[in-house]
Amino acid sequence: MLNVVPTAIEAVKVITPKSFGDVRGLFSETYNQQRFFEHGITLNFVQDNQAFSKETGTIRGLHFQTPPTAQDKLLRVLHGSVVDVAVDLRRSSPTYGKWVSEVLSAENGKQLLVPAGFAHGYCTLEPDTVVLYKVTAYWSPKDERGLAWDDPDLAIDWQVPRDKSLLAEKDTRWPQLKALPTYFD
Ligand SMILES: Cc1cn([C@H]2C[C@H](O)[C@@H](COP(=O)(O)OP(=O)(O)O[C@H]3O[C@@H](C)C(=O)[C@@H](O)[C@H]3O)O2)c(=O)[nH]c1=O
Repeated sequence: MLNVVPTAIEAVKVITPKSFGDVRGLFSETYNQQRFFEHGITLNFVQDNQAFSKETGTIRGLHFQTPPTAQDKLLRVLHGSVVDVAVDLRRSSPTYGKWVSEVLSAENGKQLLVPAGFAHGYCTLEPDTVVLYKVTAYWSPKDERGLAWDDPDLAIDWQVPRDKSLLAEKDTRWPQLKALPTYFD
């Protein structure tokens, strides 16, 4: 009913709920707390966020909230597609500073679980893309931080040409990883 596959960074998981098709179309349980618990994902989601991006190449990120409001995020796409990226910021992790990515689309129904301790961002691969995600802590503007999307030490492949990318002004000013304080042990 629920397919859970770890990425190259174990804590980041690709989750695919079973989809039932019939003459009308499709049905799937996009979140079922009991099934997630059966897979050891015992998170308490408290807020859902939805973001619509008009243009292909819209990059949002890389974002995170610091403790005590650090957020686990469970992302999926309702329309269009994105490349979704998680960067490990856990200092004692063997994969500190490494990133993983996964293409999430309305069609593939994949979800990405990005735990607290990671910076998160995505780039739209189609116009009119809608991303929906659950988070385990409420929005806390004072705890919001970011990491430079174009940090050369990360060299994230956003899958769209750099000159086609569209960012909010605030996302052009985040520090690079080497200048980032330690927020997560
Ligand atoms: C994140 C957030 C924003 N807002 C408001 C603030 C602002 O006026 C408007 C847009 O906010 P932002 O520019 O921060 O939206 P956005 O850049 O899409 O922020 C999101 O990016 C992705 C990559 C994440 O991982 C999320 O955690 C979140 O940081 O929505 C809320 O009301 N609640 C929230 O939880």
